[in-house]
Amino acid sequence: MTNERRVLVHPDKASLASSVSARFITKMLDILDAQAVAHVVLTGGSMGSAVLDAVAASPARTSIDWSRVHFWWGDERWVPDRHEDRNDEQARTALLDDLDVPDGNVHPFPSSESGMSLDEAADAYAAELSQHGVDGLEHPIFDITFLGVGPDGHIASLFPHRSGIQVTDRTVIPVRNSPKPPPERLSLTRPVINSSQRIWLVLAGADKASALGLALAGASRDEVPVAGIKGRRRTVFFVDADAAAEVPESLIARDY
Ligand SMILES: O=C1O[C@H](COP(=O)(O)O)[C@@H](O)[C@H](O)[C@H]1O
Repeated sequence: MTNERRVLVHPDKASLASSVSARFITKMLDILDAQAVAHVVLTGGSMGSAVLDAVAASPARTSIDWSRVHFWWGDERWVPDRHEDRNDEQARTALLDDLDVPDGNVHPFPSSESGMSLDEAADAYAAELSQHGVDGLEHPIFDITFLGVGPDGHIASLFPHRSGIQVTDRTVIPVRNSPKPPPERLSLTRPVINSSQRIWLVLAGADKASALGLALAGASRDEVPVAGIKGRRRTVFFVDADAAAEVPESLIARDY
């Protein structure tokens, strides 16, 4: 199989979430058969949470030794700890609170209550990534990175026509004046995301169709940031039929 981007279409949001959840559990079993520890990047947003809800609902989740899994986030909103808008809070509520994961394996971004400035918080997360760096990299090699995609084509907190998507000399950036609230955020940068073994983008709804169509038609990453995303081994867009409306038929594989 090549490392070309693939689009896997599901009929609706519910089947999309349960299919991605089943694939995630199966892939984690394979990964943990082959290596001692796995690193996974989680995302916030509607489908990110829906997938984690589906993992939590699956009896098969108990077959995974979660103590060997590290969880990171692709971005975070600069709001207080446990705020419902925090991506880590959404993941804890949906899944992590139910799993036997050591606290040291969960790597949330600092919050606005951390006592740090936004810049200091970006540096602190970069330092935490660096502690788990391998192969001379300042960060782990992520085994699976989940990303949502905004209607404007943003991924993590890398937005269209903003400098963040072009940053290559840092692993983490502070984001100010985000076009989507809240205005202050923290984000992994594109090279860190693209160093992931597998990038799984999960998106649903007609409001995502244009961004997905443009990204696959060769739009620039400045215009549509998701266009600049490609993992080392696999890049899969898991989508529902509505989000796939503008994807060329030749690129589509249907999961039904
Ligand atoms: O703000 C964000 O939005 C995106 C997508 O959210 P969605 O609700 O439109 O699916 C998300 O992937 C990102 O992590 C988040 O911070």
